Amino acid sequence: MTERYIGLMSGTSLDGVDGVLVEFSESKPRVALHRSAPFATHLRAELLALNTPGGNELHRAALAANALARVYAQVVADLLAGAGIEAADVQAIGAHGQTVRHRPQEFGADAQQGLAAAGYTLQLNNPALLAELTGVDVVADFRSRDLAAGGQGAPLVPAFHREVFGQAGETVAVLNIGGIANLSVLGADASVLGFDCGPGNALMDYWCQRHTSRPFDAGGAWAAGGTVNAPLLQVLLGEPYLAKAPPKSTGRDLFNPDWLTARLRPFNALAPQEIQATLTEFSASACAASVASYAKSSKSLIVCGGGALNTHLMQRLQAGLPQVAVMSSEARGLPPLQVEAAAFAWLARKTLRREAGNLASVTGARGERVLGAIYPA
Ligand SMILES: Nc1ncnc2c1ncn2[C@@H]1O[C@H](COP(=O)(O)OP(=O)(O)OP(=O)(O)O)[C@@H](O)[C@H]1O
Ligand SMILES: CC(=O)N[C@H]1[C@@H]2OC[C@@H](O2)[C@@H](O)[C@@H]1O[C@H](C)C(=O)O
Repeated sequence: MTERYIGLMSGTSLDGVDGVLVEFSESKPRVALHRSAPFATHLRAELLALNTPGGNELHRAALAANALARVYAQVVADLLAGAGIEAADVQAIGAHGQTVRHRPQEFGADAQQGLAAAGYTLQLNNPALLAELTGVDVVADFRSRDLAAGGQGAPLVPAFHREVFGQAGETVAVLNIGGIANLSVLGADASVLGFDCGPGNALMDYWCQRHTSRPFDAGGAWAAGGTVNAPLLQVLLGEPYLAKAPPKSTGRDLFNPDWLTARLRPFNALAPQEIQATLTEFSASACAASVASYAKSSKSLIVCGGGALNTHLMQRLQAGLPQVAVMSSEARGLPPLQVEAAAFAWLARKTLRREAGNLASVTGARGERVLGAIYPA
């Protein structure tokens, strides 16, 4: 029997929601339909603002979560209508929520020292409202259990990458370039390594919006017309996070406008376009360095996330990895903007089946755990 799940992902780029309807039968999961919805300008601005401490946060976060659940419900309605099916035809929705804080690093040995030392990860969401609006069971809060077991709570997609992109007897590297970039190394022996490499599009998007009023640099065309500034690139690549050994994960908590502004201070004579070129090179170099260090025997690099649509970024990645065939996940049957959403459909199914969703080898958790919380319709 074919089972259907819906996966909803709104990631650190804060561009909106990607939703997919995924069919599970005997073979690999198959995406039957993809729908997306951008965030209204005020919701995007509020979600972005909630990434940094500010006034009346609890109230604002609750309202933003309600608004987010309504966008999620609209995407679910679009998927059901597009597929010509009913809520009852879908087993569950996996709704990631919107990460507004990710601070796993204080967790662990220091946790005994008091509240301030305990790590956490926070995804805004209102799964109860989503269940109410859609009439479908919702699985949410995927990351907390891994964190509770001593893990980073991220990245979670490497297990799904193994399911859809893994090749017996061959090492395969998969790179997601969203707001933040994360790498999965799928070993020839089915072992999996994975971690966040550093910034993906987040800094590039910020700079592009600020100087061109466009939310992202389409195709990387603006960056491609600029010159990379080598001294600034060195400063950016000097960020200690990049040299840390996995398990590791990061977010806008580190790679944000304040981080960039502090590093740009000595470079105020540079033209905005040179800085965009350098930020693009920074993302490409940080990702290429991760592949070179941790996926040495991989002959191919499958790229997903919106960054795969940035032609210039893809060319710079390829230039940094001459021995590796860099390709979009589209070439392996799954378009780049569908991969993460499909992963959360897959993870929701794991939860309903009481199967572990995390990989301790990736997150550093004490063991594999059933992730998420179920909100029955
Ligand atoms: N045509 C394009 N050219 C260049 N960049 C693009 C294009 N389309 C999308 N992007 C980039 O991809 C981003 C969206 O990517 P995606 O949806 O994978 O991120 P996300 O899921 O929000 O992030 P994360 O994976 O960190 O959670 C946009 O913000 C933009 O930077
Ligand atoms: C805390 C959080 O939301 N992390 C995201 C973010 O976006 C990319 C990278 O940082 C990755 O670690 C993760 O997302 C994907 C879906 C993951 O968990 O694998």
